[in-house]
Amino acid sequence: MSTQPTLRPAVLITGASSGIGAVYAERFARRGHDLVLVARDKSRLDALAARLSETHGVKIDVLQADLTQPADLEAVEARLRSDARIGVLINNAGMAQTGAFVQQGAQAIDTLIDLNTTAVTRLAAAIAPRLVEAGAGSIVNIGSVVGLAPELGMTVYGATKAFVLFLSQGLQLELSPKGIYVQAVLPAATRTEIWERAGMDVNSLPEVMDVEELVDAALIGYDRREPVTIPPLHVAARWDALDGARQGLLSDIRQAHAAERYQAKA
Ligand SMILES: NC(=O)C1=CN([C@@H]2O[C@H](COP(=O)(O)OP(=O)(O)OC[C@H]3O[C@@H](n4cnc5c(N)ncnc54)[C@H](OP(=O)(O)O)[C@@H]3O)[C@@H](O)[C@H]2O)C=CC1
Ligand SMILES: CC(=O)[C@H](N)C(=O)O
Repeated sequence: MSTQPTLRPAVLITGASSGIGAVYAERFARRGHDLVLVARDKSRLDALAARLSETHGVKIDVLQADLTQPADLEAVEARLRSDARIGVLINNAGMAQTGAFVQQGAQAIDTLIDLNTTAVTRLAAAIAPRLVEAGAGSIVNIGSVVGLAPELGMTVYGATKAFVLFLSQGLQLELSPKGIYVQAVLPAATRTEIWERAGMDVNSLPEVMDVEELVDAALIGYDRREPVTIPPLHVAARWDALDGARQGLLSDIRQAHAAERYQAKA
């Protein structure tokens, strides 16, 4: 790829070989953006790249990477730092978990956290300084409604997605004054391979969104420059109330003395 900036920035999408990432790839290609597609399965990425470049006439590079492997993660970071054409990062690659907390082994926990939080943070950190210097660009992080709801019973997965929301909100506060748009997208159950990969039957779920509908809704939020987009949430005021309550805490949580209920009785 050349290093000349273009009107339509190139888009780097992680987890582009299937599901939500593959639909993002198709939608951005349709909008005329060149792409860099990242995932482990090179043959699927190559096939998608060939189809999209043929259909939409855009230039597509494939970067095979296992984002839980340090050398591969560093290669994607290097690309984000050096390729001035990339102005949009879709931080989408992720995996789910099965089983109760007490059944999860150390390796499974490490892999989940490495992919769902460390890679997301490292890739955002790799591109952000260049975007800040350019005064433009976007970072989209795919979270989950599970990150709002420990009741949904996926404790470590949900914790990684709560991290993604917090990271996105923090980046939005830090980077939006410098011209960078940061979006957190929180899907609920969406029909993709993630369920089968995690050993779960998607057909056993009561409400499942179609993946095209999910991405198209997320892109409406993107075009509106929403900081948080929750496609399955019909009553938008519920999110406003939750976030408003959180902001209401801000004036109260920084105090020099413990609250009266924690003062030792004389
Ligand atoms: N589907 C759903 O119900 C929901 C999904 N999400 C989130 O959406 C995102 C996308 O998931 P979805 O499309 O559903 O699932 P898919 O399983 O279809 O896609 C996951 C993508 O991530 C890639 N990936 C997985 N592991 C790695 C790895 N170690 N290194 C690099 N790439 C990897 C996969 O490609 P490859 O195997 O080729 O590496 C694939 O392209 C995830 O972050 C997920 O948590 C959030 C809420 C609900
Ligand atoms: C993909 C999942 O496993 C999860 N339930 C989610 O909705 O994020």
